[in-house]
Amino acid sequence: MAEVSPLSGKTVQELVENGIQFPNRYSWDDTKYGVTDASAPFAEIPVIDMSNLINSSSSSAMGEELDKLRSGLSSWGYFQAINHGIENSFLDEVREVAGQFFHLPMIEKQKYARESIDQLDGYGTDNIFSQTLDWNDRLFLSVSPENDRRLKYWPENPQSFRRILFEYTERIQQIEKHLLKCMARSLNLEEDCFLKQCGQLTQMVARFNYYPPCPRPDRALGLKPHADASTLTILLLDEEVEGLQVMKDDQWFRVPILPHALLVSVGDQIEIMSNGIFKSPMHKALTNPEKERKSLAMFCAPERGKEIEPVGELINDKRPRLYKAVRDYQETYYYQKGKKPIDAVKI
Ligand SMILES: O=C(O)CCC(=O)C(=O)O
Ligand SMILES: [Fe+2]
Repeated sequence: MAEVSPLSGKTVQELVENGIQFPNRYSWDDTKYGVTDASAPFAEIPVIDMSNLINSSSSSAMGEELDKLRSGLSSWGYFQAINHGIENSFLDEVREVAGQFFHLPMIEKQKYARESIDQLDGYGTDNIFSQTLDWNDRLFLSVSPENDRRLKYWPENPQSFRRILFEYTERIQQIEKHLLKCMARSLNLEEDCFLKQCGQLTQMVARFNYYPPCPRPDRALGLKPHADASTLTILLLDEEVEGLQVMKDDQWFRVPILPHALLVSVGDQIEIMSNGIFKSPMHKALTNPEKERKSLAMFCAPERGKEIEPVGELINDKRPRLYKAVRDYQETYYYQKGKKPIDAVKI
């Protein structure tokens, strides 16, 4: 039998627009992923005022904020950043162009379609060979380093899309650098220790997620449970529609919406560098029966080829070294047979 191109499946949006009956390949038949728990309790994720981390006008305010940061990242693996320096109006513009892109006619969006399974960039959906599919379409764009940008996948419609993504990338990179320093300081480490491991030409990928309304939110997941392979992920959530859930102590919690906050999460590579003190959380996205939902994840990663490993000062008799040294983690390690990628680098 001729092989079907893995990229030829319909997007979720097309299924919805064509009124197709809910396909089985999106259905989780068991409840192991807790598909139906839209009423899970709220996660008490700390809210960090980044202005207290920038101006050292009051060192006690800074100390308190760093304590909150450390405790948030070592328990939930998440925090909400407010006063992060990006204007609300600019965040609204980012959300606006993302929404405009996903609302273009399919033929227009297909101009930016992902072309091969070997590369991530472009507009697309889950391929038809994976087991149960995610109720999600996305636009993946490598944004950094500049040489990695494949502009042919960057929408020119809406017209301001590229300009806004260039600027958003720069702003997020500044926040990333600053946060990596603060995270090191919160552990009483030299502030550049994570940054040095990440190198100069750090990588960043933007993933615009679009979750159309779903007729079976009790059966489908927008994104199946996973931990991010990044160093940090900086998320701009939908300002109205909830859906993200995070796992803590084997229980799922809903992530509340703070409209102009950035949700920052630990990825596997910071878990490795912090020798397991900061936790890369399992998370998943639910679907909604009536409303579409959008989010934008900016995944940060070290320079290509750069080796990372647990920081020496965080290894001692009480806390032995937990992870091997790795390079290009996000390209090398995948979920395999239900095993988390980070398990493959545990000692
Ligand atoms: O849509 C969300 O809230 C989560 C997105 C996410 O986890 C991802 O893109 O890896
Ligand atoms: Fe994620």
